[in-house]
Order: sequence, then C-alpha cells, then structure tokens
Amino acid sequence: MSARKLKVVLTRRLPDAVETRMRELFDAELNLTDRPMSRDELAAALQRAEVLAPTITDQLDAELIAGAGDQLKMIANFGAGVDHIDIDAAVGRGVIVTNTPGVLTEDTADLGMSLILAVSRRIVEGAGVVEAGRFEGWSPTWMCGRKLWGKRLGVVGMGRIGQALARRARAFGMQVHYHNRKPVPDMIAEELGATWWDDLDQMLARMDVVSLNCPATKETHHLLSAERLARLQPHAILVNTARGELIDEAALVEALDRRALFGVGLDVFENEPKVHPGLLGRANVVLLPHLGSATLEARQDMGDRVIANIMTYQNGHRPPDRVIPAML
Ligand SMILES: NC(=O)C1=CN([C@@H]2O[C@H](COP(=O)(O)OP(=O)(O)OC[C@H]3O[C@@H](n4cnc5c(N)ncnc54)[C@H](O)[C@@H]3O)[C@@H](O)[C@H]2O)C=CC1
Ligand SMILES: O=C(O)C(=O)CO
Repeated sequence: MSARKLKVVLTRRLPDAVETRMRELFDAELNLTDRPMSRDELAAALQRAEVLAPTITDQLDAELIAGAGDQLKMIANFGAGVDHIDIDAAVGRGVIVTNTPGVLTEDTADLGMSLILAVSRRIVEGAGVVEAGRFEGWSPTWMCGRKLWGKRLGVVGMGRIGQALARRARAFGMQVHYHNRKPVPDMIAEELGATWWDDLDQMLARMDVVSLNCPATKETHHLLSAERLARLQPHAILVNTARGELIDEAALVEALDRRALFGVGLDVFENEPKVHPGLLGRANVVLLPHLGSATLEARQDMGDRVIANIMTYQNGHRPPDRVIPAML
C-alpha cells in the first residue's frame, strides 16, 4: 500500500498522546470541542473519512452507513462493544470494523468485582451514613450485608471480562458458574473451577450473585426479562457492567419494589445516559456512570489499539481486531 496517509476522523477527544500519534501517522481530524457529533455531523464525517474512529456513544446505524461516501474504508471503534454499529451494513459495503478488546478487560472486571462488593457489603450506603453524621456506633445487628465467601457467582457471557471477573471472584472464595453460547475450553474451566449451565433459567434460579458480561445483540436484548428476573433468589445480587439493553429496566424496578432481590449494581443503563427514575434513591442499588474502562491506562491502551488497527490496514494487512458478523 502507498505511503499516503489515511484521512482519519475522530468523533471525540482521545488521550493527548493518542491524538499526537494519530496526527503523526495519519491525516487526522480531531474533534477538539469534544462535543458528541450530531447525526448530521456523523453523516458528514462519513462523507470525508477514509477511517472513522468513533466511540461507543456514536450511533452508526444502517441508514447512516448506507449514506457514507465510497472513500470510507474502515470504522475503527474506540471501545470493545460494537452494538452501536450496524456491522452487517458496514461489512456489506466492504467497510472494515475494528474494536479494542482485551486492553480494558482487567479494569472492567475490577469494576464488576467492586460492584459485587459494594452491593453485598452495603459499602455506598454505609459511607453515606458516616458522611451524613448518622453513625451512632457499632451494633451486632445493624447494616449487615451478605457474605461472599463460599457463594455462587453466575457469569452470563464467559468471554474476556467474564473470565477476568471469575478469577477475582475465586480469590474472594466464590464458586464460579457460567452461561455462555458454548463451554469455555477445559483448561480455562479447570483454572476457574467453573461449571457451565446450558440453561440460563436454571442457572439464574440457583445463583447468589449474577454478573452480565455478554455483548448487546438482537439475541441478548432484555435477556433479563421480567420472567427471568423473577427466577432470581430473593437474596441474589445482580450486577451489569456489559450493556443496559441486557436488562428490562422497568421490570427490574418492579422486582426491586417487590424486594425480589437483595441488591443491584449497574455500570450501564438501558437508555444511557438516562437512568430509570425508579432505580434512584434506593439503598440497595449502586449506580455508576459507565466507568468500566475508565482508567488512564486503559484509555491510553484503547487508543493505541485503535492506532494499531488503522496502521495495520494502512500497511496493507488485516487489522488484528477486525469484527465480523459471525463473531457476534
Ligand atoms: N462497562 C464498560 O465500560 C465496558 C463494557 N463492556 C461490555 O462488555 C462486553 C463483553 O466484553 P468482552 O468480555 O471483552 O467480550 P467477549 O467477546 O470476550 O465476551 C463476550 C462473551 O459473551 C458470550 N455471548 C454472546 N452472546 C451470548 C448469549 N446470547 N448468551 C450467553 N453468552 C453470550 C460470547 O460467547 C463471549 O464468550 C462488551 O461487548 C461490552 O458491551 C466492555 C468493556 C467496558
Ligand atoms: O469499550 C466498551 O465497550 C465500553 O463500554 C467502554 O469502554
């Protein structure tokens, strides 16, 4: 391939070092305002970019992709999840889509474990009591949460992050169970002492903690429907660091109203950044603003990964993180 630099359009600010490197390597157009692009702005960017480098909040649906100019060759996503991109539409037009898996795995798993700990041990609620000056002294029966040691964790989606979470949970003495499209290789199952459940409904009914770690796809939309939420045990904890669309949020609020769960920890929401009002103000619900990959290190690594994908393409090779419809 020629030494000509590719025209790369970034939809948001990225870490400084990533932007600097992008400018060195490519004909990079930065979004210095950091204001998310409107649909019209995205459509216009798709008319001039050879490579669009969007983030997970840019909705690139079939209509937008169909309207892209012929110069568009690649969508190099800053983020692991690609549910905001119509992959079929892109691939159908010969546009390569890449993402940034792996480099945010440990950080997102840390956050998942933090949510499990925060909900089970009532950490946010307890901190609020002290902060409000309402701590009146230790009591044998006050503010008791749930023990994790020896309890069952059910991971839904035993991929990179699911496995990294399972490793952490093992260190906390939990027994690992999982539901995945297919069982993980024996070596990994053995390392994690993990039990595979073909039937999600059956697994949900037996877990003490359930963590969602699969991508948002047509198949996983409202995977935790009202019916499935009703299968959870009343002492169960539900944590979601994957995508909000996996849970029917209105049904979750009803389940919380019925005290059908011990507690919930969410990093992602169905209509992000909107949060269902019924989730707010509850002592047993911990809500975070989509912080899974929010470490300086992960964000730098994600940027490096975007650059590696574009560079590989610019050099005439197959980008390492190419997303193909069959993977989803
Ligand atoms: N909160 C945050 O900031 C972050 C959230 N994420 C989300 O986490 C998701 C998972 O990321 P990775 O672990 O890196 O992906 P991955 O591709 O390594 O793992 C996903 C797993 O889910 C499984 N899966 C897919 N469909 C399923 C279904 N219908 N039922 C059961 N299992 C199913 C796959 O077989 C795979 O094992 C991403 O797609 C993204 O949406 C990723 C990074 C950060
Ligand atoms: O990468 C992703 O999919 C996220 O949700 C944020 O890093």
